Amino acid sequence: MKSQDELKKEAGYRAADLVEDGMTVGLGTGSTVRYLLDALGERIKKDGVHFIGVPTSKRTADYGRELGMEIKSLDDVDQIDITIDGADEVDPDLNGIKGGGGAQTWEKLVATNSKTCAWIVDESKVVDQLGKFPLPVEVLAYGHKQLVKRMADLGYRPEVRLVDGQPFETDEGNIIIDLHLDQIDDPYALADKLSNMTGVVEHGLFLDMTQTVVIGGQDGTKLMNK
Ligand SMILES: O=C(CO)[C@H](O)[C@H](O)COP(=O)(O)O
Repeated sequence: MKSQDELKKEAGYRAADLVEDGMTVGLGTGSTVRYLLDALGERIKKDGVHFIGVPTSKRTADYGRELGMEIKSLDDVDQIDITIDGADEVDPDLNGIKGGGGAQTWEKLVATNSKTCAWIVDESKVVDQLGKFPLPVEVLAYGHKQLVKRMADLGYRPEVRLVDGQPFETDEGNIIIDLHLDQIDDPYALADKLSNMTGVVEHGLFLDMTQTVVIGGQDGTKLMNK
């Protein structure tokens, strides 16, 4: 039986084939994406493939540069051909939860400016209904305690994400509130509600944003297409 990490690696390496010479590529964030970056780094060295990488976090930018990639900010490119990113949960409609690594704001910005998107996941992330994975919401630090109270009143079971006892800080200097919802019956209604809450920067519901999911599984790597 392969480990979750091996399945992530297989998905990441398979998705590297989606990148063609000359493309501008949105580069996601997380442990699965790290394997994608490794695979792309190998293609750069072995085949001389050249592409422009648009990172969704400082971590990805740093690692991409280390591997010899040309890295540009979203503001310095005209368009992105494909974005490849990880996900925390994916449902049968290819809607998903992202932000386990706290990078969902840049991830959504890069994704919405891409011609096409692909997610790379191991099979444990494929679910019938979204919501078991706590939904990450990036919020401004100022006033976040009031926001936590409002979210609690709405029954969202919010929890400020901590690292070593201190609030986790995003690349934009914001805070993440994880919502322990267990199940999300209407992701579109919830997305609207969260987007309209003052203080919310971006939530981790990614709806109608990806066309392909590359799934690393025990029986091999499979593709789900919209
Ligand atoms: O959304 C993300 C980061 O904000 C990641 O893509 C998501 O959390 C999956 O991460 P991993 O590949 O490490 O399981």
